[in-house]
Amino acid sequence: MASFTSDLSLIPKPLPKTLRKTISRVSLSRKIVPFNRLKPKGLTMHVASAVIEPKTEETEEFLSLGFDVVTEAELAEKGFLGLRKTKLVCTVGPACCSYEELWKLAMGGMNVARLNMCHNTKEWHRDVIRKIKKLNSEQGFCVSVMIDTEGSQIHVADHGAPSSVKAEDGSIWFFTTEQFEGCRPFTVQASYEGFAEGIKEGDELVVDGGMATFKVIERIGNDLRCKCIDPGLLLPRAKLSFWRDGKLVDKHHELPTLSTKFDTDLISSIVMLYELQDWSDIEFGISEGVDFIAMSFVKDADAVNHLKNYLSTKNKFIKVLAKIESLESLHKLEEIVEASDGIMVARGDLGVEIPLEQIPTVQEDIINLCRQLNKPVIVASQLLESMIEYPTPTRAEVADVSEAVRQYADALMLSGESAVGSFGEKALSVLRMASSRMELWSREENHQSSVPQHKLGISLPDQIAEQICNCASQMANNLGVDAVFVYTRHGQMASLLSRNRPNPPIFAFTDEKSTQMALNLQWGVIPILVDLSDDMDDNINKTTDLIKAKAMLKEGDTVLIVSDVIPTGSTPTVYQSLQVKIIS
Ligand SMILES: Nc1ncnc2c1ncn2[C@@H]1O[C@H](COP(=O)(O)OP(=O)(O)O)[C@@H](O)[C@H]1O
Ligand SMILES: C=C(OP(=O)(O)O)C(=O)O
Ligand SMILES: [K+]
Ligand SMILES: [Mg+2]
Repeated sequence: MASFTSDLSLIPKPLPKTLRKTISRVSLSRKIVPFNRLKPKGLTMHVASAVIEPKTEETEEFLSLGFDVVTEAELAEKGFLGLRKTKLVCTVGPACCSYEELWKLAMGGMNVARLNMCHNTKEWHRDVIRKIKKLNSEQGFCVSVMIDTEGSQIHVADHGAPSSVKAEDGSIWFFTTEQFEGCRPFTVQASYEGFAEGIKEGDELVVDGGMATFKVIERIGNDLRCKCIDPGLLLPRAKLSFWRDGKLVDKHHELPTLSTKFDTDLISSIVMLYELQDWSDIEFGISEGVDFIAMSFVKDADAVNHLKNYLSTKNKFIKVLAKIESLESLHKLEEIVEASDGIMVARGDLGVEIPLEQIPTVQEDIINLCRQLNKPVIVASQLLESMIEYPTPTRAEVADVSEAVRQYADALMLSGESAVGSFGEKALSVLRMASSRMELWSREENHQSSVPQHKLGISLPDQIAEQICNCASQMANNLGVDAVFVYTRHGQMASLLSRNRPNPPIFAFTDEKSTQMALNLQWGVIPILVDLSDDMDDNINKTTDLIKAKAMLKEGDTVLIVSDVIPTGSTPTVYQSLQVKIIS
């Protein structure tokens, strides 16, 4: 049986009395260790009292080892097994875009910052990206950057008011494509010219997956006059879907995956080649050196392949994530997962396209498929929605977060909670605490998820790599090693290890910056940038000595070591290896 302790057990003692009080209830309170204190003496600090402190000699020293400050502090605090495995993504918005606010999120465990290109200007996004890069280079963080393309937001509607507006039963509303400033009573602006195309009298217009429902009573050109038949709230920028005879009217297939609204001269040549749009967002991502591009409303593998080909012609190592948020993408799920570098279960729009009660099973199916095919997967939208306004989550929200962790998603994402919410940092700490708790429970109860049966490798070296990682993960659990070290240029073996979700953390040593930033999204992987030589023994000795010198490894600790670095210039015969090292 797992021991039942209060959540306070996750917080190192002793705690100041005042702090104990504040976290006595559900203890989802945040805690922060000053980054330049490498071995905090069991004391944690509240964010409120944390200040940005200048770099010290100590920070310089571990920067050379490529360890990030947050992992280092967490390791000193909780030991190897206590390191959080589930990665955290935060959407950056007006509520968290200053240097100090971003610093707090980074301290709070943000692994990836997401910028939703649907909102705000390029200048605003550029400014945020630069601040994050500055935090990484000057303060020792390792936060990756993801941009999320606008996609075909055909059905966003806005009533113009800053907060929600109630639609009463029987009230008559006008949905128009006419652009106007401010708000007009009973009028909602649709963002897309052809939003009413193909829509007939009697169809149902559903707002935000069921917040409110209208019946179409008349179509006037591009506009619709509707009667509210299920009252509810209309939020600013709400999502619309149309239903006929109990089925979704699928309008996405009429639209390209990426919207064309910018930089026409740049686009025209590329569009002809790839039929892709949203190039302005993509060019922006390339020029700002982002680590991930999340593609909205992906319809099939072609869309992903187009973008990946384009990035490779430009020699850019940006990972392409496909967002699963339409019925069509569910129909082509396997080919999309295979083509992409990772997946986002975008439950916001998905919940508009499929009945809400199907979301939990669809989510689990997507996560399992991603593990089979070895692609990282993010669970996104409404994880802690009530925390946009309130300082504590609902029990149901904590249960939802825990369920995603139990399903072994690689990462959890905050949207409005961090972008516009009043309690972004607190929401992040809820994710952190809930995932640590569920990971501990899964481990203690031995809810080991079995090794994925699906064989990936085709070439012999790939098959060897896969088998080594499967065995290594099992060995790591059976022997109870303290950590797994993997030496990897492109991250392949690190992700094959992660796919097995082993108990100990996976330290991935790489000499490629892009590999380090990409591995930030993978379950249980701590990517570390180091110089790697062709001499593997030398690499192993050098890194273990450095970590030992920092008192992170001690005599008697066992480390399982996996390597896939191909010595340059030599013929690759057997280049993968597996060994267990007992630290002396
Ligand atoms: N860069 C930004 N600038 C302003 N507001 C933002 C930004 N990013 C996100 N938001 C706000 O946070 C909310 C939640 O974010 P997200 O889930 O990414 O977008 P959406 O609700 O459009 O799907 C958005 O509706 C928007 O109000
Ligand atoms: C993450 C999502 O996409 P966006 O926020 O861009 O609508 C979603 O729909 O859940
Ligand atoms: K988007
Ligand atoms: Mg969406």
